[in-house]
Amino acid sequence: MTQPLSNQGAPARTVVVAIDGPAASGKGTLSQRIADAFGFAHLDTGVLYRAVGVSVLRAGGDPADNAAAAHAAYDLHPEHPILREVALRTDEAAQAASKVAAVPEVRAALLDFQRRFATHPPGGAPGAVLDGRDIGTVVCPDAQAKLFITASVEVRAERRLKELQRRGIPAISSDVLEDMKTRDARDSQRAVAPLRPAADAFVLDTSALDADQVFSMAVAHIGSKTGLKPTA
Ligand SMILES: Nc1ncnc2c1ncn2[C@@H]1O[C@H](COP(=O)(O)OP(=O)(O)O)[C@@H](O)[C@H]1O
Ligand SMILES: Nc1ccn([C@@H]2O[C@H](COP(=O)(O)OP(=O)(O)O)[C@@H](O)[C@H]2O)c(=O)n1
Repeated sequence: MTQPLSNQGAPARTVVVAIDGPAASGKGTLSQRIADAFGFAHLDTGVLYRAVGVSVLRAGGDPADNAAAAHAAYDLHPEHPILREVALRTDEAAQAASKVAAVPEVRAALLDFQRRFATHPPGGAPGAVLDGRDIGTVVCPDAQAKLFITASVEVRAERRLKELQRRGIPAISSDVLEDMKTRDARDSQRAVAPLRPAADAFVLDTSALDADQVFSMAVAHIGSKTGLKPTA
């Protein structure tokens, strides 16, 4: 992935919040709220892997093919229109993402952009929130605050089903549950940057918590690690 020029000149030391967890655990929802509350920039790193997966499919390739996946990852850049497509939200895109994400060259190609976003957040923001699978363990191991957001697979599948229905994307409940289980297994068992909490992460099971409760607990944790309070 080529580098953007737009976020150069930001302060050398920014606050980084790493939010990891399995599919549909609520990472994105929480990350955006944290970013808004603290005035930080937010990067949903899953979108990068989804874009690579969909690019390979559109080129008629197999997302598990290392060469095809690596080629698509090197071609991706931050202004690429595919990053804003609703097609990235489908189960097909999620499965393709999880396959390309197991290819070491793909992870390497996307690493510099993610790290640069953390150290030089766009718009000169004083901090960055990155969400994904390996932010606290690989991308930003020095992040000041790390959260690992999880929930039972049934709760997560139900949340994702409702989300897809809201977006007008056709989905079948049993397929969504199967997708979660397959991706959980693939993401946790891959050799490179597997899904797991960092040793110093705050692990939060949100199965019985609503988004407001999760947000409050996350704000308290970030405050305890950084001394910061929400500004909005
Ligand atoms: N604590 C929560 N309780 C209920 N629904 C939630 C909660 N957090 C997020 N959601 C909903 O679940 C769905 C998946 O959340 P999202 O933030 O996209 O997860 P992720 O980024 O981990 O895939 C969204 O529709 C979101 O509104
Ligand atoms: N930092 C990241 C982010 C996503 N991914 C991969 O990309 C896929 C899609 O990620 P996502 O965050 O968009 O998925 P959801 O949690 O939204 O379902 C995951 O299943 C992972 O295989 C990754 O390997 N590392």
